[in-house]
Amino acid sequence: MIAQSFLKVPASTANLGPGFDSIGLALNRYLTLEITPAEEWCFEHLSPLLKALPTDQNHLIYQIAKKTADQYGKTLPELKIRMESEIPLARGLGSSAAAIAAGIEIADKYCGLSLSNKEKLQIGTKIEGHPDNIGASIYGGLVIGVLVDGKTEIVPIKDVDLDIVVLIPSYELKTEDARNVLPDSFERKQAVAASAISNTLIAALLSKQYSLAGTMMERDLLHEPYRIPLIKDFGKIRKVAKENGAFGTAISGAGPTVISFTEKGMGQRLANILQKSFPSLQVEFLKIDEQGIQWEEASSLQKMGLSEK
Ligand SMILES: Nc1ncnc2c1ncn2[C@@H]1O[C@H](COP(=O)(O)OP(=O)(O)OP(=O)(O)O)[C@@H](O)[C@H]1O
Ligand SMILES: N[C@@H](CCO)C(=O)O
Repeated sequence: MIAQSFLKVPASTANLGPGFDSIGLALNRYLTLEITPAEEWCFEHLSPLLKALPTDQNHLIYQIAKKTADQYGKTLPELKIRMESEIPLARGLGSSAAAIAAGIEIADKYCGLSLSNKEKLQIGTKIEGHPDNIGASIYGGLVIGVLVDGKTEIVPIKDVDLDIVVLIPSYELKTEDARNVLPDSFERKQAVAASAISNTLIAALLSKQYSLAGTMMERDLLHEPYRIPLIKDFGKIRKVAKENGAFGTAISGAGPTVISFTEKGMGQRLANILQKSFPSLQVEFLKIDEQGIQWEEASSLQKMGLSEK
């Protein structure tokens, strides 16, 4: 039996505007877990933002770990999980995908499954319904992917040179609620334009034409037009960000967090300006996480915010 272990999972932002359900980017805010063999499954939440979560087998992480173990005909051992998180729940920063990635990873390690990243992604994408957040949490960096005919494909990209600023409101917006406002179908003209905009966004990101990428980021036709009314001050934030050097601003995932991309080295400046302009929002300067989900050494416990008991 594996003794104690430590797991660190990055947050993520999805869509980047027009890459609906397809593009994800890992961010340097983390869910961290201390996992110890125990008499029975239980969870201890160290961060106030996790306090409302269940502490027993109703916990999402247990359910995903169990489902993954069952899928491979293995018995999941009893574990105690102490957890801390910098990823606010239901804000569009991939908290559920990080938890799902953690559940799959725990089953992989403690049931000796030896799954590849592609296999973990396939399991996670089937649960999430799209590979954007889960792909970013597993691989790190930028990911572009698709779930089609039950199969997930993903392309991880590592060299995106951008600073990121997020504006996090105090209210939650459940992904399910933000998906319920979307239309069931689109006219051909709109679908063709949306696809062209998304293709151009990707080409611009890959060729480091960040100004063009920012312009495309603000032209989504698939979800933002329907979700913007759910997000207070979205138009004002986009305008102030643009006036102060942002390449582009979009809804992060399903919202309500708003995300701006700016030139490397300019993130803190933009964050300071946006914080002054929107004092009711929590404005943070973030960077891209390039590692994805990682098992950590015990010596990094303090760094992870977990301390031994
Ligand atoms: N660390 C966690 N442990 C257990 N459950 C979690 C954890 N993080 C999130 N969840 C569950 O996921 C829910 C939030 O999922 P939801 O998809 O609505 O938002 P999100 O993943 O934060 O946002 P988005 O998918 O737009 O990035 C929480 O209300 C909670 O039930
Ligand atoms: N692509 C997803 C991300 C949130 O899970 C959405 O926008 O609904």
